[in-house]
Amino acid sequence: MKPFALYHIGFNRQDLGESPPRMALLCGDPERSRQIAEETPGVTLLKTLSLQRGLNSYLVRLANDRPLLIATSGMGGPSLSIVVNELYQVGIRQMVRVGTCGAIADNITTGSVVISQAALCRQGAAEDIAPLEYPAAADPFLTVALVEAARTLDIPWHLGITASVDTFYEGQERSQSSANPRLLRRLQGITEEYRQLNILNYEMEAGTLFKMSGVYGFAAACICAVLADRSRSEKVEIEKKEQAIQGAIQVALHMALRQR
Ligand SMILES: O=P(O)(O)O[C@H]1O[C@H](CO)[C@@H](O)[C@H]1O
Ligand SMILES: O=c1cc[nH]c(=O)[nH]1
Repeated sequence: MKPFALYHIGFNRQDLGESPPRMALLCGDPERSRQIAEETPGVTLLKTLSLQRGLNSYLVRLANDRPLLIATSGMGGPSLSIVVNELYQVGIRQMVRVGTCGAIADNITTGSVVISQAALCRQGAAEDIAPLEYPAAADPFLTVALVEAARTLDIPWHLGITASVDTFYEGQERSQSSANPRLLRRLQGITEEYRQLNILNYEMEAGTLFKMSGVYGFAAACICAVLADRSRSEKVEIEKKEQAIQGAIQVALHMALRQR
């Protein structure tokens, strides 16, 4: 490991150069981070910063010559909280999650994107950061910028409240596709309850990210590609994955290009 690198992310402020980025795109999946950095037209890879622990991070340049950090949060609030803490320490002040999700609202189909204005935060890690009742809200400016980018690119989008939970199976009321078909009573029917509360989608990081942004004082936003349609099935539609993720990536990059 390089000297003085932040322990988990594996790089430090100096590694970001003389004109360091203020914004990071944050993916749960390291392969998505690599794909953005190495295979996306308009993105020039300047440096692979670290591949430590699968928390792949890359310094890139956009077509307007602005630097951007592409980083990996890992899955769930605990991993994300470590990465976000260390990204803040190296000077990142805008963090945009580019993730995947399952649709709860019955008008949302796979292949579209959901932009989160806030999160219902049912996440244990977030309780170490702020009280339960602390708001998990996205930055309004970045959020509107994501919506404008989706509109411009004509990618089907939805804006609303996201449910951020700690587990993919039990917490998202999966029983048929889970090793454990017996759900706790409090989780039986939770998806329909959320639907009635006008919650759009399930994912596993935004709530913790948003609470951290409020407490630390940085701007956060979240866009997720919809891979599962929970009104119809528990399954992730693998055949839609690439196209849906490409949509979310393109929207996030379009937004990043237009930041002042
Ligand atoms: O695709 P990513 O960004 O990892 O996001 C979603 O996918 C994972 C579960 O499959 C969780 O991390 C969830 O939030
Ligand atoms: O259904 C899904 C799909 C992706 N990510 C989630 O957390 N849930």
